[in-house]
Amino acid sequence: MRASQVDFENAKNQVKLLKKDPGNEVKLQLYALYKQATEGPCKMPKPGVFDFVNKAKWDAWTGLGDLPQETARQNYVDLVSSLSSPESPGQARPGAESKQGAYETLVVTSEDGITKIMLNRPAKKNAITTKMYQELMLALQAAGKDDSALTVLTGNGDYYCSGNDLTNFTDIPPGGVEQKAKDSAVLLRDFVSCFIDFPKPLIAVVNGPAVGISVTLLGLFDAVYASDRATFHTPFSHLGQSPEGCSTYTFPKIMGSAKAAEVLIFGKKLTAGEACAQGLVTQVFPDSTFQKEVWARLKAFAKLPPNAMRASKEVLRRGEREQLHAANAEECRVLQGRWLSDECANAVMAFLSRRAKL
Ligand SMILES: CCCC/C=C\CC(=O)SCCNC(=O)CCNC(=O)[C@H](O)C(C)(C)COP(=O)(O)OP(=O)(O)OC[C@H]1O[C@@H](n2cnc3c(N)ncnc32)[C@H](O)[C@@H]1OP(=O)(O)O
Repeated sequence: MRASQVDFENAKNQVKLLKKDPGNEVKLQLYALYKQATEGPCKMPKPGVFDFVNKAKWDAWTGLGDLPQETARQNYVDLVSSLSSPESPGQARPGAESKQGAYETLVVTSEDGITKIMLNRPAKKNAITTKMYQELMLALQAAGKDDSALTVLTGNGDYYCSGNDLTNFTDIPPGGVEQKAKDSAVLLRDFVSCFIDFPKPLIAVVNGPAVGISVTLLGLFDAVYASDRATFHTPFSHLGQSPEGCSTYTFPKIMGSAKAAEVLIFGKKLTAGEACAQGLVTQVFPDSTFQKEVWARLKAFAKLPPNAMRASKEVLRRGEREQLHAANAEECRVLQGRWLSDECANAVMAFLSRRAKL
């Protein structure tokens, strides 16, 4: 899954041939990835606040941070490939099959026996909106049934994922905040269930920092490969919230209860090396060779007999599935109450009014 210069040039030409306007958000991502791939990180001065177009372009480009040029090139090729519709097969990169067209927040591609689901809101550090939760559930359901041997989750840009999008809390339905908390608990429970029940090997390619739910879910993956730039942070208490993603079950099992408490109650941020030493991460790679080394390994895994891998996963996970669903239900019940607390409301308001960051 490494794009050559020729793939990149082809993708550049395919963009000009797209039959359907992909919309402004996607065009900004294409612009940002192209600039990052060809010039590296953005060094341009920030445009004035009323220079809307150039400010939007600058935001998209700087949102990619220090993303390596090679990764930007790959992501550009993947994004163009994902925009190809079945009616215009000539637009697709040879060998890379787009699984979507319909996703707004993800890029999903299949190649070499691997379905790659990439979170695609780099300017927002891949924070998970309600739409993205829904699209991830659809993408996982499809990947569980497709003919690929492995499924990979990764992020576009300099972050793997910054967790739940905190603006989700501002969209209050007519039923008020109680209804919002109830709906969110149902959504979260369904979302986490998709990971508990995922039938084939699921691998996280953690390309940069991970926050909140994107960290807790890692306990449900079969392998976690991380760049040495990645960090792992679950600031639930800081946010007036409590753990989810089955981490109350998986983290004590993985790292022991004392280490799990430091991470889940006190919000200790782990480096990639620490997360690996504690068993949350399978292996850490230098950022400069991360993509190359990880994808070479995944391609080799994908050649193993797929039914044997599914059967091995099933037998490994079967014994704990019931406990995982119970932990998920209990975590969602507790969180529903937390979301209605003043502690949570104050923390979210502080972030939204730009008074607080992690
Ligand atoms: C169904 C509900 C389930 C609930 C389950 C999950 C719980 C969790 O996941 S808790 C974790 C929630 N996440 C956070 O608290 C992270 C908040 N973000 C930050 O602290 C910082 O943005 C971060 C440290 C991640 C990055 O800092 P910087 O490198 O300085 O970048 P910026 O802050 O300038 O971010 C760029 C851009 O992205 C927006 N952003 C980043 N993260 C989030 C987020 N989680 N929610 C919403 N928006 C986010 C940030 O606001 C910036 O936007 P603009 O200002 O418009 O450029």
